[in-house]
Amino acid sequence: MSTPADVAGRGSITHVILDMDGLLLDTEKFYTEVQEIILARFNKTFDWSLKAKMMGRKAIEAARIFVEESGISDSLSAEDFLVEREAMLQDLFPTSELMPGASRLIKHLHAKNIPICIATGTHTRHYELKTQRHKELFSLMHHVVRGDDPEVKQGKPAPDGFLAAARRFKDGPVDPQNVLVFEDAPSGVLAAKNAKMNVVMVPDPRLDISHQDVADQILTSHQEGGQRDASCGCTLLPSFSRTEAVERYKEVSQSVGTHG
Ligand SMILES: O=P(O)(O)OC[C@H](O)CO
Ligand SMILES: [Mg+2]
Repeated sequence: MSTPADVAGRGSITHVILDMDGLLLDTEKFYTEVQEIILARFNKTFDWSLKAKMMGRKAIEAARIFVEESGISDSLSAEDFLVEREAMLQDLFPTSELMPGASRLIKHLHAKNIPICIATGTHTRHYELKTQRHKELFSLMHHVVRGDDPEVKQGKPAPDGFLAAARRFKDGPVDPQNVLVFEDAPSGVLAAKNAKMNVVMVPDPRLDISHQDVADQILTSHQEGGQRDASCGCTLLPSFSRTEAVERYKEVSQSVGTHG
């Protein structure tokens, strides 16, 4: 079993739940790319304030936000947006690559016998496409809770996915206070807090800093010495940062309670 961190007044972190898109897999860029293309048709631009509202959510929930907030709902329904988006995403998802540090994080947790699982808003058919090149690594998960799971009545920021994930561990249900969640999306961080879990946010640096208020701990490229990737122009976390974060999970948990 795990090597729990003793945390005064909070119990111990014994289990870890990982988000997938934008945390383990570099797939958020696909959604961004496709949504930019669709909005360009309406002479509009897709910005990170809209991205922040959509990411992490179930597809139909994100789609409603997209057409309404961008002011195109009279011309394009949420359902038609999903159909149009799907055709492009189907080609992109099989090329999904791991986020920097994701492999080390997963292997580190597995080697330490810390039970790990995924709670993602992604539906099963997309999950299969995104992970098809990474089956060995993803096989280290104890279980995976996807957005179309019958127990996930509401997507993030509702706690359904994280609570279902905590129930399905071998020794489950695991007390939320003993769970550490890793998330990249504002809605996902809120979902973890709504589930009364501890959460480390690994935000894309293009997200507004106001989204960092809710998490118990932030890992940013600034704090962790991130580097600029010339090929995609985005800031990447160095490979050590997530592993180091897990090794510090006692410290992370101790910060819980200071953030309400
Ligand atoms: O970030 P995830 O893994 O919950 O996935 C959510 C959507 O599929 C993409 O925003
Ligand atoms: Mg995510």
